[in-house]
Amino acid sequence: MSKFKALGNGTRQPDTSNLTPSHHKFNQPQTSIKMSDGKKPEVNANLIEQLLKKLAMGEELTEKQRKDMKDYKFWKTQPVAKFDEKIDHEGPIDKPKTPADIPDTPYPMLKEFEWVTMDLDQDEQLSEVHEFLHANYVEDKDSTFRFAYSPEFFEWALKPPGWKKEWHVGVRAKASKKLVAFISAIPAKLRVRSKELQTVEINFLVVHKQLRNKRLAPVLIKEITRRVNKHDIWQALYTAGVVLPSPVTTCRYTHRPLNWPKLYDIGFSGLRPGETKASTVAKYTIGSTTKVAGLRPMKLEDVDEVFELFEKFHERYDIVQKFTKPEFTHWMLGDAQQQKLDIKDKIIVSYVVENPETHKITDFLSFYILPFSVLEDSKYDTLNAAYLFYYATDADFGKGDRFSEEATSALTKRLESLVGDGLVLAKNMDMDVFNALTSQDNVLFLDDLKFGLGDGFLNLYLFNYMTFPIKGGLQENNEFDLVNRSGVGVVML
Ligand SMILES: CCCCCCCCCCCCCC(=O)SCCNC(=O)CCNC(=O)[C@H](O)C(C)(C)COP(=O)(O)OP(=O)(O)OC[C@H]1O[C@@H](n2cnc3c(N)ncnc32)[C@H](O)[C@@H]1OP(=O)(O)O
Repeated sequence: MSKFKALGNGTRQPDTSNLTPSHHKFNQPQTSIKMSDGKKPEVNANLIEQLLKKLAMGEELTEKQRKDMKDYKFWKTQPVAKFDEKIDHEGPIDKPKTPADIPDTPYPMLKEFEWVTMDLDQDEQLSEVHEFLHANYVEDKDSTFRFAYSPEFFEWALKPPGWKKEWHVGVRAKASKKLVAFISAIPAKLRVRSKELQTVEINFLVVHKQLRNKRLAPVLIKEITRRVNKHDIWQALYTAGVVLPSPVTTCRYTHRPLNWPKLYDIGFSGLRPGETKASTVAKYTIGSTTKVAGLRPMKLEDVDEVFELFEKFHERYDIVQKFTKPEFTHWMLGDAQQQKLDIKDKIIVSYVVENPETHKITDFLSFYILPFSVLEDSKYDTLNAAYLFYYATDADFGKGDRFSEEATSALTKRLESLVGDGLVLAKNMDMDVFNALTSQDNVLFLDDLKFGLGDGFLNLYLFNYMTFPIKGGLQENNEFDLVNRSGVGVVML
């Protein structure tokens, strides 16, 4: 995961930072956030922009770009699609294996370090992982912002039903016992077009800042692969801001300012040409009351009905997570402790629309809360961000094809009001910004609800599974793709 959730400046400039010829940039963040004047950094912008578009659209890469790609010393040895690979079928890449074919012992580790399995049921170890990520996880290249995951967030993100302790893999320095690297897997069943796959989602790969570029990441990846394979699971889903061989799709981050003056103060947002601070504040002002009749927090008792609505709604996408009901409950409502919390303290916020007359649930919307630490700012230390998570609605059911005029218009209208109310709820929770990707059917409402394109892209990958490209919600010119929208239904943290 979670890669750098681009910190946009509200301008429609493509990010170029991960597309320079040097792969050494790949541990750099995806964005340059100090672009509030809308100017691009000094690079060969045209060339890079073209490359960016090609990558974003999953187009075949040119000879020159292919050469660069060959330098993936680790990734070229792994069962992933090559950039220039002609895909003629969907399915596993490796020949079938069994857990007995997989070594029982961990990969060799440098002698100064040792493998550990982190026990996240122990508060101390949960805090340790939290503190380690807090200090070393994804930040922007100017070290202005860093994800501020909380221990509660990890409880939710790393312990869904079926989680396994041995999939929370750490590396410690032998002498000091300090944690220096981490990677995690959680179980997830996926549907990729018509096929269902038992996979894991890989997330929170991190190496201590002082141990970067020492080829530790490939060892972590091989070790988590071994531990997952031992459970007879051979495919994985992961996302990254960096470009690796080969994205199944690329989505883009968009940001809806809720507290624009603060975003401006800390350098997250800039002024667009021709706009003043006052006009920008006015543009982003939203009310404090929701408008959709029957909107209310989702309760445990709603799970059966929402689950049914969700499954039906999700049939439209090419790649989705096939939740079991307990998983669905976990992801949408959190654990028993989360469910008891006051809304302002929640990590995952889910609402439903209950028709006031029929009492039928017609819509569902969720977002999660993940703040950023604002590093070295005298006025603010936290940027409060909400991320659009899952939604479902019956608005276009029975209106023919998802792309028909009637279905599109009904869905657009409904999502605008539903997500519009989501913005109000988030604002009332003191969020400064609401982030969304161009996945799902999001492009239908992003413009109208004043989400601005961010600088960052998110690439989605499948390990050991060949697929035809999936639409990510962007056209070649980087505008929202209102015609094809996106085939991505799965949301990763
Ligand atoms: C069936 C089960 C399968 C399970 C496994 C499925 C695959 C899971 C894959 C993991 C999904 C993770 C999803 C997330 O969590 S994405 C979040 C990644 N984390 C961060 O960005 C946090 C800050 N950065 C760091 O901690 C380090 O820079 C990391 C750890 C990212 C790399 O450490 P370092 O900078 O010290 O580099 P190195 O010398 O050790 O290694 C260099 C090699 O690593 C390749 N690299 C760099 N970044 C990534 C990346 N984000 N995904 C995959 N590979 C990456 C790179 O191309 C090069 O390979 P190659 O170019 O030579 O080929």
